[in-house]
Amino acid sequence: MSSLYTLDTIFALASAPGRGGLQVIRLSGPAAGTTLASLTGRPLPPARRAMLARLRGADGEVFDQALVLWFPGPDSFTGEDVAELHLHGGRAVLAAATDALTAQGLRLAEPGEFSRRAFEAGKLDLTEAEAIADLVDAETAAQRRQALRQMEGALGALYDGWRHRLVRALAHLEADIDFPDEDLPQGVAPAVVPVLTGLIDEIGAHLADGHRGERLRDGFSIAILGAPNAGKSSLLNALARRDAAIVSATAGTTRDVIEVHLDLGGFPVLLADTAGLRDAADEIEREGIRRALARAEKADLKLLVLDCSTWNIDAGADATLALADGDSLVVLNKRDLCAQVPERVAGHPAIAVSATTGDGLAALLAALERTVADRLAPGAAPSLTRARHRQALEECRASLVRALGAGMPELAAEDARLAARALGRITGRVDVEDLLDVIFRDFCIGK
Ligand SMILES: Nc1nc2c(ncn2[C@@H]2O[C@H](COP(=O)(O)OP(=O)(O)OP(=O)(O)O)[C@@H](O)[C@H]2O)c(=O)[nH]1
Ligand SMILES: [K+]
Ligand SMILES: [Mg+2]
Repeated sequence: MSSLYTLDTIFALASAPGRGGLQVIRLSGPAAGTTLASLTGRPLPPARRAMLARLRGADGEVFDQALVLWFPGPDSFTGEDVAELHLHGGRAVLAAATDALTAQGLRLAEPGEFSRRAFEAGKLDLTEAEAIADLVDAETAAQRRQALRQMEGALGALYDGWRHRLVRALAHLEADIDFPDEDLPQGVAPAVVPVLTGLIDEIGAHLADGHRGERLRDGFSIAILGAPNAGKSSLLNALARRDAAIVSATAGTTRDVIEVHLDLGGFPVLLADTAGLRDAADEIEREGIRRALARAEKADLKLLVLDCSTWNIDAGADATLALADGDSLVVLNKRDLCAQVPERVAGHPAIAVSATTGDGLAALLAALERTVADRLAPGAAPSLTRARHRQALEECRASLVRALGAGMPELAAEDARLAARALGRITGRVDVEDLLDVIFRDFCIGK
C-alpha cells in the first residue's frame, strides 16, 4: 500500500465535539514534536508523561492551559511521532487550537487516517482496524466484547493461522513442481491433502455460524406482526417502555414500520411494529401491509401477535398464523380480557401477555432474550463479523476445493495461491513472499 501521507503531519479532534470537561486533539507525523514544543514554548516532555503547559497560538496569545503528552515513534498508535493535547472542552478553544496547528503547517486528518497510518506502519491488521470502528459504535455489552476481542487480534490470528498452514502446503506443492517425484501419482501430494481438507472443514464451520458475528454488529431484528387491533403497537411500547408508536381503538392505525432499539441481556435488538394484516381497501393501508410483509420476510424472529379474545374467530389471526415458521413466536395479547388462555395455538407454543397491564411481559422478554442469546452468543472461536470477511473466506474455500481436485500440481498450486491471497486480503497481508522462506527452509537443504 502506498504511503501518500507520511510526509504530512495531521491532527484531529479525538473526542466528541461540543462543550465538555476536556477535548483531546491528536497529532501524528514528523512535525508532531516540533509543533508540540512550539505550542508550549518548552522542550518536549518525557515520553508518555503528562505535562501541564500553557499553549500559545501563532499570534503569541495563550489559548489554553492543558495537559500535553508526547509519544515518539515507532512506539505510538500510528508508529509515527504522536502528540496529544488534552484541552478544555469548548468551541473557542478548539478553534484557537485548530488555527495554531494549521499555522504550523499541519492539516486536518481524513476520516480513518490515524488508523490507516497505523495499518501501514504494521501496528494493526485490517481486522483490528475494523474492530476499533466497531468498538466505538458498540451500543451493548456483547457488541463491545466482540469488538474488543477482534481489536486484540483474535480474528486476525485465526485467519493468519489458516494462511500460515496454507502457505506451508503451497510450499510443498511448489516443491513438487520443481522437484517432481516420479514414484508419486500426479495431482496433489498425499501429504498436502489432509492440510487442504482440514482447512476446508474449519473454514466451512466458521462460515456456517448463522451469521452470529455479523448479526451482533448489526442487531437482531424482530418484527411484530398481527391483525389490526391485536395490540402490536401497545406491545412495542410496553417492551420499549416508551410511547414510540400510536395506539388507538381504530383498526388500521399503524402504517409505517416503526423501529425501536432494545438491549436484551447485552445483545442489540431492532424491534419493529408493523401495520395490521387484513384485506384493506385503503391504498395507504395496503402499502403499510406490503411493508409489514416485507419486514416479516427479512426479520430474524417474528412475533405473531393475536388478540386472545378473538383469535379463534378472527380471519386476521389466520393470516398472521400463516406466517409462522421456525423463526416465530406466538404471543396471545389482551390476557386481561381472557379468563383462560391456551398454551398452544395452531400447534405453536404461545406466550400470554397483557400489553396494558404488563402481565406476562417479563416471561416474554425472558423468552426473547434466550432466543437472541442463542443466536448471537459467541462460541469459543472468534466470530466472523463482516460481509467482507465472509466473501473472502468463501472465495478461499472454493479455491481450496478446486486445488484438491486439480489433476496437475501446477493447477493445484495456482488455486492454493489464490486461496492464500483471499485470506491475506482479510487481514491486509496480501503478499506471498514468505513462501520463498518456507521453500528454502524445508526443501532445499541437501537437495
Ligand atoms: N384490554 C386490553 N386492551 C389492549 C391490550 N393491548 C392493546 N389493547 C387495546 O387494543 C387497541 C388496539 O391497540 P393497538 O396497540 O393500537 O393495536 P395494533 O395491533 O397496533 O393495531 P393496528 O396498528 O391498527 O394494526 C387499543 O384500544 C389498545 O388500548 C391489552 O393487553 N389489553
Ligand atoms: K389500532
Ligand atoms: Mg399499531
